Amino acid sequence: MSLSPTQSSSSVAPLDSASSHVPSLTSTPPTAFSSDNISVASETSKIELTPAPEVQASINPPCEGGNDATATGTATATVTVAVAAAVAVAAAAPEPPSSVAGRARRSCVGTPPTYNLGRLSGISSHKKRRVTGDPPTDRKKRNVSDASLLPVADPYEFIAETDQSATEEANLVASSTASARRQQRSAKKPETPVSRSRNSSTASSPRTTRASARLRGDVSTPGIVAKAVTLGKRSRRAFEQGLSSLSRELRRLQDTDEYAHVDTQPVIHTTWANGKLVTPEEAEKAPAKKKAKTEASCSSWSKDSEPNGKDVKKKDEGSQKGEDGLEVHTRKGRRTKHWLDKGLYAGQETPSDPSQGLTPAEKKKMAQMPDLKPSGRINKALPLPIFNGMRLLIQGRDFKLPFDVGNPLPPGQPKPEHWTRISKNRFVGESSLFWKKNQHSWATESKCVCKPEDRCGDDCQNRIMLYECDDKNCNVGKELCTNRAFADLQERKAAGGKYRVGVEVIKTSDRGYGVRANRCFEPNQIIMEYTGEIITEEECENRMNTKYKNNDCYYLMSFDQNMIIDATNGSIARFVNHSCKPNCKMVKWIVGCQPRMALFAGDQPIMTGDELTYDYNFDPFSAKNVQTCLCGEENCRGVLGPKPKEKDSKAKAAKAAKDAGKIKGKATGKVSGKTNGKAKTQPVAVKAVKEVVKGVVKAGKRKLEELVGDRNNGDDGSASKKRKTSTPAKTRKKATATAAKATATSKTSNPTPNKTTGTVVKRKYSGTSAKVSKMAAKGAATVKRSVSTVTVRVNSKTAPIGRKTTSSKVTTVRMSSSGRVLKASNKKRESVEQSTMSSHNPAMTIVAAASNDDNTRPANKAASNGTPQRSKKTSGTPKSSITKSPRKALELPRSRSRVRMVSPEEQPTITARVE
Ligand SMILES: C[S@@+](CC[C@H](N)C(=O)[O-])C[C@H]1O[C@@H](n2cnc3c(N)ncnc32)[C@H](O)[C@@H]1O
Repeated sequence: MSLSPTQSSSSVAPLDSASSHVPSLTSTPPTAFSSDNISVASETSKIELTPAPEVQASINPPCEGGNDATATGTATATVTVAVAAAVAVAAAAPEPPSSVAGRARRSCVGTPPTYNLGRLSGISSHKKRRVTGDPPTDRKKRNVSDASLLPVADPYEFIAETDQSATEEANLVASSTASARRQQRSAKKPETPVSRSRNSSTASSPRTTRASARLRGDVSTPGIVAKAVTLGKRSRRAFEQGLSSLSRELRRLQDTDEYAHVDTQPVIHTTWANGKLVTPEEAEKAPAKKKAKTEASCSSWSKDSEPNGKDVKKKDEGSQKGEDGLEVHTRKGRRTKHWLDKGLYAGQETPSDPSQGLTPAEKKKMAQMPDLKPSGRINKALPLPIFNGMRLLIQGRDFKLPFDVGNPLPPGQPKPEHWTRISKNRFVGESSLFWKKNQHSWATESKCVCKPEDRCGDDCQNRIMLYECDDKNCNVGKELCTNRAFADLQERKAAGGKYRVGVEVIKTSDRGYGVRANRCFEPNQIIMEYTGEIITEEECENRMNTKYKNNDCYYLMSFDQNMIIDATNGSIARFVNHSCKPNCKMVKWIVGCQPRMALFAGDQPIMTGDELTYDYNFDPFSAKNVQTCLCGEENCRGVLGPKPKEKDSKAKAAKAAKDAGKIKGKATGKVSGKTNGKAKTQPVAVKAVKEVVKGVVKAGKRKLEELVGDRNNGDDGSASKKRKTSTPAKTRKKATATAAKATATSKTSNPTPNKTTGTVVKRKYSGTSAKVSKMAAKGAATVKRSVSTVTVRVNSKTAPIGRKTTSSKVTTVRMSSSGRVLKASNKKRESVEQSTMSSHNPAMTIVAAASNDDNTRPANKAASNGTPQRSKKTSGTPKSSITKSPRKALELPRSRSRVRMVSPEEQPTITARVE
């Protein structure tokens, strides 16, 4: 019977599925198999494949079936292995001659031959060798080159093996074969014409018995088996070390030279440069001309890079020390550019003549650039890229450094939740109506009189008044005008790119989110706008009592017209944290007749990576709202609010106020001038609240008198003391001087000229301020505003000393606390510079939190019990204790009072809270 590959694959289909059980040519045949289906299937195949009818003949009774149960255990395994071996050999062997004994299927006649299946599969020898104590390693070796796997000249020779010693074994096999055969019959495999003819030829051909090739030692081997044998010989050691443990890939490599450690080619160590393979021979073959050019350029650079202009061409061979102490490595006349080794610009000196190599036009242009004029200073900063930098500068083009100096945060940063960005102020609710109705002073045009050469610098009228220049109010033009911060910001944002925008939100370790710069900012440069929803005070209170009741952080900032910017959904500026030594400031400007708030760099430049902060000037009206400051600065006040020292003074003030309150009828109680709300931070017994309130009111009245010009602040030591509360020394000094010169009356329409400077700083108060002033003047403690903050700021910029004055139109508006215009007047004044300190002054209030402190607010009790919240309030006089957790502090219930973070501006801030 011949076995073509087709036939093999079809008839041995089940065997294929059990390929893992089929020993490979190089692996050890299994010694034990369970009689699972796969094995049974293997038997079935074997029956088909086995061309010896004698096998079946020996089965007793072969056709009628026998005891199926006998086809188990070792016998089954033996059959399986034998079949596998037969398949392997058959597959590798050439077509057998037609004379090979074969017979038709189901033919059960004839003398049963005996097969030493154990031998055929190599198992019998295992058994024997094991018995004799052969080491297992030998077994592996034998198995690889086992004769049972060796191809034979006639693959069917082995079936004629008549080894009597295997008779019993064969009988067992036969019984199992019978069982398998029955299975095969049930499978009813259709007989192909080829197999039919083979079967018939087999049946008719005489049976031959030939000695096994294994026994004969005939190993003349073609085909795959020969290859395997060759491999085995060559890599015997590897096989012995454990072939089965090798990965398939390694096994595939076994016939390669590399695997066998056979070097057929010399190994050449290669060098790659600029993406090309460089061999030593090629390097030597470099054209002489190019070499000379390279050397020339090197030497010219060497000359440039030598501070004294020394030519380092002489230092050509060997390793020498440069003047900077750096090792200068030389190789065959080449000077290694050691800045390549030591960093991008290491070793590079500023060229002695920067214009060298420039075209005449470029030189001319360069001469016009003041920044490029030789300063004589040694540039120790990072120089521009070699060659290119100068040209790019002249062309006015940006250049890109080859590395990322911006150092933006890597992706995957924690993102703030519950925040929608709003890049433009949005009116919500009634705020829009109020806004339109209550046109304030900023609606009045301001006009600067700068000349182009002034470029709207520090003396620009608009700048001083915190009005942004535009085409309507400035003649200088946008090319030269430097007072167009918001327009610049707009352009920057429109151009896009995170480096232009320059800020990114970070997660701080202890203060929630924050903002850091990912670019540098010049001093006073605009950074970003503070935008959000503009809401009325009523809406704000409503939100705080409902939506934001359980919030840890508030993003509410007093804006204008007694309105509030709620940046809960707003710009990134809402994430900027407080610092007692801030690098930024929040300033309100009038842009196109509308107030807008923005974060500006402070007086120092801001570097990439710096966290942006401004001074909240947080003024907690209740101890429960006092938050511990974690800014970590040396001068940290410890709380987001006034310094504890100041609080002490406030305590004194409160005490004095108390005393003053006790002395009835005495209007000049010894109340410190620092009445800007700090008295409220002192604990006051409930019983004494009334007196304290009176004292505070009187103090407030006194303060207001000072402010409106009834007293000369400049002469009064207490005035500067007041400003000390929130103003750095430098600004304070200026402001004090300015304030001394600035005399205003409660009716701000009557500015008093200052003889020293010829300038009157005109202060206007917001509606609340005006009302407070009025009330306080009456000595009333019945101001209906729940919280009234009188904020008067004197900006050094707004009141420059000795500055030339121009005629200007002054609009004075007095407004009620609800925003109604009480009185408005327009006056033109000559030779008096007016600085409007009304609603568009940079003062601001961030409504940060609120709490209901019944102890300190007896008047609020009714309100907390459900009465309207715009009822009277006593001044908050909270406990001086500091709540340890700022966030917990904010979690406390609140209803009436508010914590206000007052303007971060470094300007005198006087905040009085009047009931
Ligand atoms: C306007 S938010 C600033 C952004 C806030 N960090 C966040 O995560 O959204 C103000 C709140 O930030 C926290 N905060 C800001 N600066 C702080 C500081 N220096 N120390 C402690 N907490 C600070 C306080 O909880 C404050 O109420």
